[in-house]
Amino acid sequence: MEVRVFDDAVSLGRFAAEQVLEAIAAKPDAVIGLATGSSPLSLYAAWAELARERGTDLSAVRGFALDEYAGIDPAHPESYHSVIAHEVVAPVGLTPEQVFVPSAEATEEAAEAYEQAIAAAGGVDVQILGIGRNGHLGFNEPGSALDSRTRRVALTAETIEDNARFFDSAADVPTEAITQGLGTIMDARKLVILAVGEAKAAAVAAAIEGPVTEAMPASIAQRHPNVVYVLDRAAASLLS
Ligand SMILES: O=P(O)(O)OC[C@H]1O[C@](O)(CO)[C@@H](O)[C@@H]1O
Repeated sequence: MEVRVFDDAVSLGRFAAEQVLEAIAAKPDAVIGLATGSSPLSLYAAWAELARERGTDLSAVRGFALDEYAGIDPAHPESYHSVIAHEVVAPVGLTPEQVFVPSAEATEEAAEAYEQAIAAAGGVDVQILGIGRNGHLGFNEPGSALDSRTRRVALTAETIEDNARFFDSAADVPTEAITQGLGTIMDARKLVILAVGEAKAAAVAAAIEGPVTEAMPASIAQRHPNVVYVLDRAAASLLS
């Protein structure tokens, strides 16, 4: 496992974006796993800028989002369908057809179809991940099976509270989601895990230095052969 610590969001984002661009340079039809939330925003900004500067051809790239709220209208501005469209597809310069997001219907059939779509694309080459304050990856909350696959899940009170900032109130945050499982995430060839800010420091330290346990979902990444943590100083502050 590699752990890189940066002083500012711009250098952090550029380093993380280079992981994605390297994969695309090696394989123009690379499959990139896309996370939502605040953590990867500097990566997406740098990806857009560097690809433009270098004239990188992104036309064959495919993207798969990690998760979506269950029951949300995909047209809702805070659905991950909308967030991926506004924060990734448009700025990076992909087309909507290149990017897949799990169905908000969150049925067993939708979950199975999503697993099949990832497999049919050849699997994920680089999976971008944020980490929740409680150590979640995607919406795999503490207690998720370490070999779980794409499925419908309940969100914890902590995650609902954290994501309330995107909605009018905590009561408006959907209480369930569909998420790639930890097993699905672990199938990616490379994991790039971003964390920014002091609020993530405890989860980062436990995930990197603690035991591999369902109580800390991100700890499963210790078993991945190709993982890089991309942190700012605050998120890295509790690492020994
Ligand atoms: O980056 P944030 O906004 O702190 O969120 C952490 C993680 O939680 C999620 O929002 C839940 O899916 C992820 O998308 C994100 O990577």
